[in-house]
Amino acid sequence: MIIGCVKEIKNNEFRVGMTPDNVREYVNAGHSVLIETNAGIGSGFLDEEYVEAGATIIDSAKDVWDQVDMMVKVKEPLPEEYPLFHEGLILYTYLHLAADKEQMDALLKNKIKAVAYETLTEKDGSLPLLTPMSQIAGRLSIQEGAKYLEKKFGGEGILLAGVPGTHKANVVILGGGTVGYNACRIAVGIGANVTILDINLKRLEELDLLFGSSIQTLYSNDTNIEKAVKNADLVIGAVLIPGKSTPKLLKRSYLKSMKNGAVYVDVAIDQGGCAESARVTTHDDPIYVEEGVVHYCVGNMPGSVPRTSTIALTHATTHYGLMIANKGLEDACRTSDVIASGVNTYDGQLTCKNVADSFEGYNYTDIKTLL
Ligand SMILES: NC(=O)C1=CN([C@@H]2O[C@H](COP(=O)(O)OP(=O)(O)OC[C@H]3O[C@@H](n4cnc5c(N)ncnc54)[C@H](O)[C@@H]3O)[C@@H](O)[C@H]2O)C=CC1
Ligand SMILES: CC(=O)C(=O)O
Repeated sequence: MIIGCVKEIKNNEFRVGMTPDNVREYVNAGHSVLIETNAGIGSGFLDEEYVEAGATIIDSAKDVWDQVDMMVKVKEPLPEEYPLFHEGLILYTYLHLAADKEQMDALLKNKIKAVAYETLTEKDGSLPLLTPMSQIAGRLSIQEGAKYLEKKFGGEGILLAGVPGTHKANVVILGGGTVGYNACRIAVGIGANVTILDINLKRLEELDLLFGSSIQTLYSNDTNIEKAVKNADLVIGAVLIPGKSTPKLLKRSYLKSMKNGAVYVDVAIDQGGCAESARVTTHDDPIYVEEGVVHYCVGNMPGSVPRTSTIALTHATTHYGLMIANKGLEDACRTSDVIASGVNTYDGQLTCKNVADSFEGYNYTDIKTLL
């Protein structure tokens, strides 16, 4: 198979879909790899390293898109990339279609075989291609939250840890999965008061065992959320229903009762966000203020620490990417439900149920019936 990787074009996105080490693995398995010149530079990988690993460097992104059977990326293709699609292309990347109808329509129209990192599900229910970036975004969420609590950004002007004789900050985390757990670790480590809410009682039990009396766990319902955010200095949105639009747990009316200068970091913005007031922001212009609450809603948070992120992401993606490349997508889906769970669009059909359920007028087709 001819496999390609282009430079990411999203705002401040410095990750890259393949490292030179990954190239070596694909080449050793008998594949050809084309890399757009300087694709890896933002993550500290030079063209010469890719060549040494066996890749061919190509000057223009268009030439890579035109020639490859499978494109390995990080972020979803942007509208300026849609004209570069060709029928039957395997696109292996984050897609987050429930929050991006325009992209979904482009993938369907161009009959792209789109495999979404965020829905590929292992037998135990884990999301191996989302987990590494959720670990990073969870940890970053506290770092970013701490920064925007500073007065000059419109924040309350408080330090998360406090100092002797002052109050520690109250951090409230909606969703106790990978993002929530990692945010919790950093917030507890800093010394903040942490409350974490989830609907999964088993998960709350695990968090209770892990963190003991240093956190408060709460069942996630409207009453508990409204009460918890009222006293919060920093709220983290970390809820996910895989493939679906995020439920809007933080109602606009709750903002009015929150502290002036509290910060809300909506990590789940890539699936639409957990607040009624959330709208996508960029690393260039990351915050806005509504009802006195500073909102940070960047959809590609790990892009700000690209070296760590690229290495962590591609450790996971290369394993499944090789399964697709070695067998072909069709055979890989026939023999692995894990690969099949990642396919969101195939031959003009929507093959992820939760994505189809997020839109009116779109039908779900089981990928297995199309192979
Ligand atoms: N903005 C960014 O740069 C990044 C965003 N993300 C996003 O962060 C979100 C969370 O990802 P993960 O933590 O990996 O997901 P996860 O599946 O590990 O955790 C989600 C948690 O939400 C809980 N949940 C579901 N409904 C809930 C409700 N009504 N109330 C409270 N909790 C509820 C689930 O029980 C689960 O524990 C996803 O949308 C993911 O795509 C991840 C990485 C980077
Ligand atoms: C998960 C995701 O969307 C990201 O890492 O950018």
